[in-house]
Amino acid sequence: MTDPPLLEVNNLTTSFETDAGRLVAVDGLDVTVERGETVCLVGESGSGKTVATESITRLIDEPPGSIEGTVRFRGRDLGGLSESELRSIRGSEIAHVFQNPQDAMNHCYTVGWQIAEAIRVHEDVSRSTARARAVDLLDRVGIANAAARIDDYPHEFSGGQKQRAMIAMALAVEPALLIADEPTTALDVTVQARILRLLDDLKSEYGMGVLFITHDLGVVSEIADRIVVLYAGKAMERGDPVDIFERPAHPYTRRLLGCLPGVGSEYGGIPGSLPDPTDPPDGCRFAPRCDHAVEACSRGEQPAEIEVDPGHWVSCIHYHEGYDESVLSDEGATGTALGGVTGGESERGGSDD
Ligand SMILES: Nc1ncnc2c1ncn2[C@@H]1O[C@H](COP(=O)(O)OP(=O)(O)OP(=O)(O)O)[C@@H](O)[C@H]1O
Ligand code: NI
Repeated sequence: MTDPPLLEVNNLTTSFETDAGRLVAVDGLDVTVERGETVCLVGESGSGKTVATESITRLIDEPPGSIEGTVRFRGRDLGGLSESELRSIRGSEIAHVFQNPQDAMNHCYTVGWQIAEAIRVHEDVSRSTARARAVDLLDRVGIANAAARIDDYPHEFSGGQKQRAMIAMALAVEPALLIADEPTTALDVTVQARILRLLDDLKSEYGMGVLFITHDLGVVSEIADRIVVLYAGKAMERGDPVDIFERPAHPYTRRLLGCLPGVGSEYGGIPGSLPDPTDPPDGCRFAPRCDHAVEACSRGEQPAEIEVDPGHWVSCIHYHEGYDESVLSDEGATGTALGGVTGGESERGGSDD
């Protein structure tokens, strides 16, 4: 019998009761993460990435939030677990690096004590073993002179060092799944590269799975085994990096990539803004901002996802029967450094008139 996926999220829908009405932050999301796999969630600010990841281990307060759909971890339905069962999974089997990690450390205890405690809560090891592992981890996330820094308090760490200490703490328990929400934002590129390498090592060392959120598409192209493109709470496209960067199918993905002067940049700058999440448009969520929208795009539900290549899925009406995907195919990914599927005749240089 094959093992169930590490993480299997089906039809995840998370909403909030707000003064302006029901706000649907994540709407029918499917995501799977296998052992040893990195899945990246990308999408503009407000598209629901943080809410989606915080819904997985039910970190959203209910009420005002409400989480529907199923989340299976190693085949086990997390929705059916009590708060104490969830708490024992969080921070041991599933570790979470939060988008705003500054607040997540307790300033009354030393950094080393907190990391060692995280280890000892989940594993029966001696104080000295836990401490040695904490030193080793701080070293691996690039804290210089880790053996001495371990007895510092969080306020003695810079913002970037705290961020790295949080990553060390998350990894200390050797989680089967790491959920990392913008974990390397604000770190300098060398430090970031070191952490990405560490995550990669842990994937191969013991098969850690990673669900990773970042605005940096350069990072995505480096670390992702698979990518899910979110827009206004809906998955617009999913595939591997070649699918997404070299033959992006959804107009939204193309816009996201086309905004890039080159890989390594952040996306942003698509004209218009996300729809009001308390009153989303009919049809495709992206239709109001889409250059290719036809009247049918603004009717009914978000188009069903269609598999355009094996494992490459897109939610766009133009790929459905009766519509014309050729309106999309002439664009390619010409705006990106990873592009190169334009396939047209190249112009010969040195033309002289
Ligand atoms: N507790 C909450 N109550 C009401 N609305 C919320 C709550 N948390 C998030 N939202 C709304 O849900 C939507 C998705 O937010 P989310 O933080 O998941 O976006 P994101 O993709 O992580 O953005 P960013 O890239 O800026 O981190 C937004 O419209 C946000 O305002
Ligand atoms: Ni976020």
